Amino acid sequence: MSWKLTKKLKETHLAPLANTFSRSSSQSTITPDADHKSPTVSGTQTPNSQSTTTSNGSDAQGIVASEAMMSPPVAPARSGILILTLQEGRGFSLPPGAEAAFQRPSHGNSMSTGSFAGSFMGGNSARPGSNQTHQGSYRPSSAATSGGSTINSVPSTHGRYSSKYLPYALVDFDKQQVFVNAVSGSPENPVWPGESTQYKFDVGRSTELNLSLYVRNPSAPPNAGRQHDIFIGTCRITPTFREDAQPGADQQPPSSSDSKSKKEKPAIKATTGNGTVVAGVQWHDVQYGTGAIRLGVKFVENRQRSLKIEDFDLLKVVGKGSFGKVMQVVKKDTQRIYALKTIRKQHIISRSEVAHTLAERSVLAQINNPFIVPLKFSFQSPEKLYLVLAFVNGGELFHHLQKEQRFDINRSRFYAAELLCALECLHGFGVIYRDLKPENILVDYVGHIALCDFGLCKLDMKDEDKTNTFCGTPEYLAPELLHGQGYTKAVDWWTLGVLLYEMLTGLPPFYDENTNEMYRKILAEPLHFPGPEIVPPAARDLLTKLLNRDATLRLGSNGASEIKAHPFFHSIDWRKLLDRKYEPSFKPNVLDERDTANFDKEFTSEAPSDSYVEGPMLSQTMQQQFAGWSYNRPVEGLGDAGGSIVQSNAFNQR
Ligand SMILES: Nc1ncnc2c1ncn2[C@@H]1O[C@H](COP(=O)(O)OP(=O)(O)OP(=O)(O)O)[C@@H](O)[C@H]1O
Repeated sequence: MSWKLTKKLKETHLAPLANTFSRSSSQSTITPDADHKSPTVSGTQTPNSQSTTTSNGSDAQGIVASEAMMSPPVAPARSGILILTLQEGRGFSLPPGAEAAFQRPSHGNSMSTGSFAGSFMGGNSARPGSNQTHQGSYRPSSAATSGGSTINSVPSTHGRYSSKYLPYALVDFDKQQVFVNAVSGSPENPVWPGESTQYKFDVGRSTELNLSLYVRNPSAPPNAGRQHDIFIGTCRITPTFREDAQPGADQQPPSSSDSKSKKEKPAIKATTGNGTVVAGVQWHDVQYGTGAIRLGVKFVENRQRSLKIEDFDLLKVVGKGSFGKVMQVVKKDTQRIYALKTIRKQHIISRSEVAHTLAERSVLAQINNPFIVPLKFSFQSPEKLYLVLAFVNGGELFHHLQKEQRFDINRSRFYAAELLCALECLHGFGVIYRDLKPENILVDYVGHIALCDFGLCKLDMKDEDKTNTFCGTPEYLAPELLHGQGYTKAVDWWTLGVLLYEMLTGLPPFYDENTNEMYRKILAEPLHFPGPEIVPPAARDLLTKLLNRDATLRLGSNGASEIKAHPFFHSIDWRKLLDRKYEPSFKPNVLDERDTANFDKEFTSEAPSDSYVEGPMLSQTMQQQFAGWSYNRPVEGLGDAGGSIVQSNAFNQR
C-alpha cells in the first residue's frame, strides 16, 4: 500500500506511547507504512547553528504591519450573483526579457518569423473581425516607460493571429477560478467574447475580483502545460455588491498619461458591436504590466431559499475523509464548480465529533484569507451535513511533493510564507489549526496554496490559553502534545517547521515506520539535516528555531511576526505576498476548472453519488445539534481583522 493510501486511513488510533497522556476520541491519526523511505541525511543539529544570511529591515517589508494590513471587517454582502463579461484589452506588452521566448524556434509549432510579433502570427487562421474592434484614440501606456516590450508592433490592418498566442485571462473570485481566452484581435489589443459570454460567480461575501493575464510561451517544451506561460499583468476590481449601483457617464479608454494615475475609472455605459447599451462596463488599468482591460461587472441579488443537493450536479469524487467524501460538483444555476464535502450526521454523533464539525463550519464561514479555502454555502438533509467550498483544483501539496520528492528552496519558502500568513490569521481569531500537513494544503490554478480541512481546529484560544486534546497526525505532533501537559498556539509553529523540513527534504524530520519510535524521536532525537545544498544555513536556522521542543522558546511563541522577520524570509515583502502579487514558480497543470487530473485516480474513477444512508432516523434532540448549520448568506465577513470565532454565535439561525 502506498504511503498516500495509508495516510488516508484516518481515525486509526495512535499506538500507545505511554500512559501519561490522555486522548480524546477526536484523534485524527494515521499508521505509517513500509513504503515511507528514509531521507539521506547528514549532520546533526547544533544549538548554535548560525545563518549566514543577514537580517533585513523587517518593518519595511510589512512584517509587523500584518495586523494593520489586515483589512477591517468587510461589510456584509447580500448573497447573490456577480456577472462578469470580458470585452477587450488595449496596449498589452511582454515583461522585460520575455520577448526572447518569441525569437527562438518553437517546439513543435510553426512559428515562421524571428520577431515575437511575427511569432504570434498564425499561418492560416484568419481571424474575422480582428482588426475592427480596437481602433480609436486609445494610446497604450508606453512599453518603454514600464520596461515592457510591445507584443505586437505589426500594424494590424492585415494581421492574422494564431489564437493560441492571444492573451488569456484567469479570473478569480473568492477562489472560483475560470480561464477566459481572447477570441480575436491582436496580442497587444485582444478581444474577448464580450456580452455573448457571461461568467457568473456566487457571492457570499465582499471580496475582490482578480484577473491575471497571460500569453502562451512559444518556446515552451511540448506538454509543458501552463508552467511556462508568460504573465503580462493583473487587474484587481472591487465590485459594488448592490443591485442599484448606477453606471456613470460614458467613458473613453484611458490614455497613456492617465492610465498610471487613475486607479478606478467611472462606471460607463458601453456600446457593444451590435449597438446594445451595456451597463457597468468600464476600463481598468493593468497592474504589473501595461495597458488596460474593459470589463462588465454586475451584481444581482439572490432571493433563493436555502440550498439542497438537487441544486448541484455531481461530477467527480476527489477525496475521502473520516466522515464522508468530497466531490467536485457544478451548481446548476451559475454553472460554477465547487467542492462538496458531505458528512454523515450519524458518524459524527457516534464518534463524538459534533463539536469539531461545527467548529470547522464556523471557522470556514467567517475567515476571509487568501490562503484559506473559502466556504460558499452549507446546508443539510436529515441524514447529512454539506459544505460547499471553492474547488481548488491544483491538487494536494502532498500529491506534488510525492511526485517531485522534494521542492527547491524558493518554492518551499513561498509555500511556507503563505501558510505562515494563513496560520497567523487563524491565531488572530483565537483559532489553533492543529493539523498542518501536505494533505490539507491544496494548490490553486495559479499556484497559490489554500488550507483546507478545519476539522481539528480549536476555537476561542487566547495567546496564553492551553488546551489538552490529543489530536493531530503522528509525524506532525509537537512534543508538548505528546507530553500531555497542555499546549498553546505554538503547536502550529512546530508543525510549520515539520512541513518546511518535509518540503525541503522529502520526509518529516522525525519520521519512523514505527509510530512509538517516531514519538520517541520527536521527544528526544537531535534534529538531523542534509547538506547545505538541500537545507541552506538560513533554512537550517529557522527549522532549528521552529522545532524547538520548548514551546515557550519556540520561534513564533511571541507572535508570527518573529517568524516573518527571520532571515530565511528576508526576500519576502509580506504585503505583496498577502496581496497574492508574487507569481508562483510552479503552476499546476490544469486544463480548466473541471480538470481533476491532479487528484488521485483512486477517487476520481469512482462514480459520484450522494449515497443513501441506511439506519434509524436521528432523534429530534440529535437533529437540534445541527440547527444553524445552513448558510447561504454571509455572516459579518471578518476579513483578516481581529476578533474571535465563537462557535454557537457564529451561526446564522434559519
Ligand atoms: N475545496 C476543495 N477543493 C478541492 N479538493 C478538496 C477541497 N476540500 C477537500 N478536498 C479534497 O478532499 C480531501 C478530503 O478533504 P478533507 O481533508 O477536508 O476531509 P476530512 O473528512 O476532513 O478529512 P480528514 O479525515 O483528514 O479530517 C482533501 O485532502 C482534498 O484532496
